[in-house]
Amino acid sequence: MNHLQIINNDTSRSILLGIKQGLGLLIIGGGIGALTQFSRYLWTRVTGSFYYRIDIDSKDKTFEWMLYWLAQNTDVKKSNHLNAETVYNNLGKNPEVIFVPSVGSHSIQFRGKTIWISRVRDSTFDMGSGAPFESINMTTYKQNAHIIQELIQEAMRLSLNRDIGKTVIYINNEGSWERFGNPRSIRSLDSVILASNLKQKLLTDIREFINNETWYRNRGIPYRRGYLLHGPPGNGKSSLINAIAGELNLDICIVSLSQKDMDDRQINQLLNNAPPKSILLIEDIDAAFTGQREKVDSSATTTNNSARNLTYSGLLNALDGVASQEGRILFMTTNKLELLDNALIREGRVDLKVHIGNATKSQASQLFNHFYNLSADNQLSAQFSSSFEDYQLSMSQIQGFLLQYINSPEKAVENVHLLAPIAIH
Ligand SMILES: Nc1ncnc2c1ncn2[C@@H]1O[C@H](COP(=O)(O)OP(=O)(O)OP(=O)(O)O)[C@@H](O)[C@H]1O
Repeated sequence: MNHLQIINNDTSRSILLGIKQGLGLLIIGGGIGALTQFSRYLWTRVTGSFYYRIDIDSKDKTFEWMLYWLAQNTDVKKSNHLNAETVYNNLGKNPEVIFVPSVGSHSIQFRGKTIWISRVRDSTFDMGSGAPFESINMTTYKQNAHIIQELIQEAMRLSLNRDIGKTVIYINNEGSWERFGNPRSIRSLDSVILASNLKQKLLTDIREFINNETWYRNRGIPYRRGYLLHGPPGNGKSSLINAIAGELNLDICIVSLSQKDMDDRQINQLLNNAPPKSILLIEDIDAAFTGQREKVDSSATTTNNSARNLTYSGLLNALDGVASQEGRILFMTTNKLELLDNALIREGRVDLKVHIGNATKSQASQLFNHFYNLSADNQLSAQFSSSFEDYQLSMSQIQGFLLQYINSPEKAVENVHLLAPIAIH
């Protein structure tokens, strides 16, 4: 028994000792934790009274403006850790690499003051684009707080200015609109040479649409306008849309129906969430749905859409379903009007159909003068255009021919017999 007791006393003593030690550790640990918390709090208070910080989230437009500004900054250019990002000009051509601060800390001078910039990448992802969320944190001394705000204003101005007098192109990124490369220089309307008064007719129609929102609303008519440009390839359909966008200061959102991952959800999102002041453009609408639709049921899918998730009825719904965007200007182009289903181009979806045919002699002559910067009454252009018939050649064919004699209109006239007529449309 004694022995047992002795044993019990020893055990309880060691338990007590253990508890004491545990408690001691707990107290010490808790103390350290509290101390750390307190010192952090103190540090925040102290730094808070010295420093001023602004956080910019990648979900906000300011993030894009700041990155663009930083790419031009000389301090950033000198940094030894940068991120290379590719931007494309003119629809995939002339790629350009810009260098922006990488994830991590950087410092720059702005108006003689230091700003510490830290680019932070989040562990969460944007479900749409798959890109991780990010933020830019900008810190400076408290007395220079205004400098960060001025910097953001300057970044905004720089970004917006690069778009002035330019056409911004947007493309699909999994159902959302994304800027495509640098904005394009505006194509002048004068450089697009069409028969009769087609340009004026179209421009007047769009201007009237833009200016008559109340008229549509008062009559309960959906405030949308659709245009179909059709005709043989290479006669200026795309060029005309670019020039109209430039003339009316609109951007262009290009929808490609044959894009691999295009489906009913994406087309609906895209057509109904275009950025303000933009034209929606669906090029080669015939390429997405081949054959006569009347003979195919409404659940037919695109032939060259591997996922086969874009249906014809999905497209029609997106064009004018209940959720359709108000104020939408839609352009569709095709080389094969005869392949299009009546439902697709009925009034309400397409309000104006414009045929843009092969070159007339008058157009060829105007293109010649425009190309060589000659006056309208010169003899060479008359000679040039008298060598072929109306509608025998496409405008791009003539332009391609003239490009071979870029410095010599005389040589172009001399060799005009080499221009082979194409099938008449
Ligand atoms: N009417 C025109 N006036 C001036 N240039 C033209 C005209 N038509 C075509 N071109 C020139 O030809 C090229 C092709 O023109 P564009 O892409 O606008 O034709 P398109 O009708 O849209 O062709 P596609 O049906 O194949 O898409 C461009 O470089 C453009 O400058």
